[in-house]
Amino acid sequence: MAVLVTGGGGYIGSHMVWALLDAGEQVVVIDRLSTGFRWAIAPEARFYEGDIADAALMRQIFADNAIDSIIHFAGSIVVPESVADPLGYYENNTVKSRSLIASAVEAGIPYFVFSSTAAVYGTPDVLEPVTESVNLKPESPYGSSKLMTEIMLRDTANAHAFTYTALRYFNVAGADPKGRSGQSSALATHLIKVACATALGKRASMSVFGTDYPTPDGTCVRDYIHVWDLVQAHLKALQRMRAGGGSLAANCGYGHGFSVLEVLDAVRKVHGEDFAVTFSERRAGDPAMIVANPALAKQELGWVPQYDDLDGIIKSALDWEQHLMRKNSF
Ligand SMILES: NC(=O)c1ccc[n+]([C@@H]2O[C@H](COP(=O)([O-])OP(=O)(O)OC[C@H]3O[C@@H](n4cnc5c(N)ncnc54)[C@H](O)[C@@H]3O)[C@@H](O)[C@H]2O)c1
Ligand SMILES: O=c1ccn([C@@H]2O[C@H](COP(=O)(O)OP(=O)(O)O[C@H]3O[C@H](CO)[C@@H](O)[C@H](O)[C@H]3O)[C@@H](O)[C@H]2O)c(=O)[nH]1
Repeated sequence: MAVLVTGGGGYIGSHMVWALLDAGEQVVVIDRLSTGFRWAIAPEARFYEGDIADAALMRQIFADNAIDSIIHFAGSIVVPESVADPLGYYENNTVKSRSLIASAVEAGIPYFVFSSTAAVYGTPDVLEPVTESVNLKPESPYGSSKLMTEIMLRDTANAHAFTYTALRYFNVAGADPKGRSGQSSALATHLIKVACATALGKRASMSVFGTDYPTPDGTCVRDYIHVWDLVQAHLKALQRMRAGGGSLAANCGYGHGFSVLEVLDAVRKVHGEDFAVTFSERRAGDPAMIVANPALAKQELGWVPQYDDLDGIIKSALDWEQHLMRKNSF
């Protein structure tokens, strides 16, 4: 059977495609290439360029390929952009996910893995790492758009022969340990990507968004997870569902928080040189602090992270950024 990866030309999806191929799976990709790249998709995967909401194209993909699982990465991902354009985010993340889920149900696809996010939690009421059972109260349209998709999946699984795993990713960073992919979008706004680009001189400077948060040093705290550990959790989720495991929502993070200033210090240390940073106002939609409790993913999926090391994550992100510079890309 083949696995359909939506958004397989994007940052995380392109790693997923490599991990699936490494595991001996047949892989089909659909991507409209809005933020992803054709070159980022492993040549062994069968590629369809198009939109996940194109029901006719989805029917064709299911007719052409013996697909038993969908891993759904396609979507819009920038928290402050979602604050400025909420309806665009509800359209691409919620409405189009609904269309994809309907296509999956129509074709009788039994297994579905969904890219959910720590943003479904907002700022938790408790300081300790969040478990999946805490209140879900997203602080951005992005987080709400993803939570609505989780709800659609839950209700669909109650009504149909359909099992899903929603993985709530914390902050994904780093690159494939074999150097085959990495975060490649020039427009990426993620802290580690932006800091590496600044350290390497691709950007003149960068800003720290907000220094007055109720955190130890006043900057936001996040749980940074290596992309390769993350895609391994998806493989485990597929194995579990194929073996009869039920639907699940599980955190994917390591359980340690780092502030923006701590991340920047780590980038300076790993890179070996200082770089210019300015301080500016808070960015819209940012929760102060969010850290995962990953116990459920470890227990239910048998997930064993291998790359839980901030310096190592930054080193792999820097190496990929240098690779892009050598390619004369961004
Ligand atoms: N990067 C993170 O830290 C992070 C954290 C939590 C959750 N996520 C989720 O993981 C998923 C992947 O994120 P990413 O960082 O790889 O983003 P990305 O922008 O690199 O990848 C998204 C891919 O989806 C494609 N796409 C978008 N809308 C589409 C549509 N309607 N039809 C077909 N293709 C479409 C884009 O062209 C791109 O290739 C997203 O759903 C995101 O919300 C990411
Ligand atoms: O140039 C920058 C970029 C980011 N930040 C800060 O760094 C932190 C992390 O920001 P970023 O890397 O943009 O990630 P998040 O906004 O936390 O969101 C990411 O992580 C979420 C899960 O936690 C995902 O759902 C989102 O898709 C993904 O973009 C935030 O406090 C930002 O304000 C800066 O100070 N300067």
